[in-house]
Amino acid sequence: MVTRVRVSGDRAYDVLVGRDLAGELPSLIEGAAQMAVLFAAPLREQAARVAEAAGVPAVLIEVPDAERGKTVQVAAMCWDELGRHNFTRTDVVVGVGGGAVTDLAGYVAASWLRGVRWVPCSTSLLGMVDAAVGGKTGVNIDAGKNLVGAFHPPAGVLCDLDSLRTLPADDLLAGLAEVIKCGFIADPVILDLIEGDPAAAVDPDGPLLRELVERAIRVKAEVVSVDLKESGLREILNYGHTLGHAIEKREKYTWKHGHAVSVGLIFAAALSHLSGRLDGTTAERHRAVLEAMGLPTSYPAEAWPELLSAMRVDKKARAATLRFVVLSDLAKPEILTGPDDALLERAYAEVAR
Ligand SMILES: NC(=O)c1ccc[n+]([C@@H]2O[C@H](COP(=O)([O-])OP(=O)(O)OC[C@H]3O[C@@H](n4cnc5c(N)ncnc54)[C@H](O)[C@@H]3O)[C@@H](O)[C@H]2O)c1
Ligand SMILES: O=C(O)C(=O)C[C@@H](O)[C@H](O)[C@H](O)COP(=O)(O)O
Ligand SMILES: [Zn+2]
Repeated sequence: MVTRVRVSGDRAYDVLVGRDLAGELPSLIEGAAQMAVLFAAPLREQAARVAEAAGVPAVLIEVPDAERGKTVQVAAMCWDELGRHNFTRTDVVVGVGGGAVTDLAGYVAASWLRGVRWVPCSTSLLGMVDAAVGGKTGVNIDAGKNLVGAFHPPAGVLCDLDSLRTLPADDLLAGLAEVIKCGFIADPVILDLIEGDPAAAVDPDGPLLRELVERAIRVKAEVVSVDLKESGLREILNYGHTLGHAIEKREKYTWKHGHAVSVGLIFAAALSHLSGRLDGTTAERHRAVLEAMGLPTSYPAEAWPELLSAMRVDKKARAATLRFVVLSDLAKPEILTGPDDALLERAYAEVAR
């Protein structure tokens, strides 16, 4: 059974969730004379299968794995390959992999000839529920996470649940952090389901993980359908990310994104509570559910000055004013603008303990 979640807007597309989805690719690349398939080593076989299923010649481009591939230098290498093969505006870029590869592939597609079609074939949990949906593409630079990129919606998204069987357990958990984020900002049933059966939530063959994937995709699809370019509502998807991205930068992008977001969620919950918005029980629920799943919830105390300075290049900041997504209740996100440093430090104490 294939589930289709519609992302509407100027350039509408479907997110397909199911098993053995390679056969869906030809209809998404109709009219292309060739396609480029970007992938990292762990997905070499899957990339070859996708290339075979497409029905047009494929240029396979292997990129460094994980965040090491999400750089301007790697994007430039991909542009050179597209140039060498005379890629025109009807040709297509496909990313086979987790969020790092699909963010890169989307950015290569957004920038090549000022924008060609692209299709993420998402193979990680985080990619399926988040990175592949919504058209945010980009790369990291030394100054910060995802600071260079473009909004460039895909032609369609393939989420083949069979991929999750080979995904390392730690990466599955990292993806669950974004699913839990969706539970807090929009769909609390997600939290009830995970708390009710934590083991089933990470079983790639069971029905619960599929339900969680579909629920999280629906949360994201509803948001990006009305606010592709993050001029308002879309900011809620950044819950936990202001500190999370600062941690990733401090760790030189060696931490998994979902792990950094997990710590960031604790900070955002503390900020929500200490600023007088969120009740203590709901704030504590963040720690309980993340710890029950084995996700990280703490970070060294001495890192605070560096993290505070890294947060100043967050995309939600306006001039010198920091802005954070906080909650006033379950599924009630709002923006906290310009909290003073003392409040931020008290919230960080909840992470640093
Ligand atoms: N564009 C967006 O809206 C958006 C949203 C959320 C996250 N992101 C980005 O996504 C990235 C994180 O994505 P991620 O968690 O998928 O990490 P990742 O892409 O680094 O993948 C994690 C690891 O799992 C491997 N892997 C992926 N699928 C596999 C499979 N089926 N079998 C075996 N190994 C597999 C990868 O090769 C990698 O080693 C970050 O760069 C983050 O900033 C983007
Ligand atoms: O899609 C969004 O919008 C999000 O904020 C989802 C996040 O989970 C994701 O990590 C995103 O890449 C962060 O975007 P950024 O603009 O803060 O870099
Ligand atoms: Zn994220």
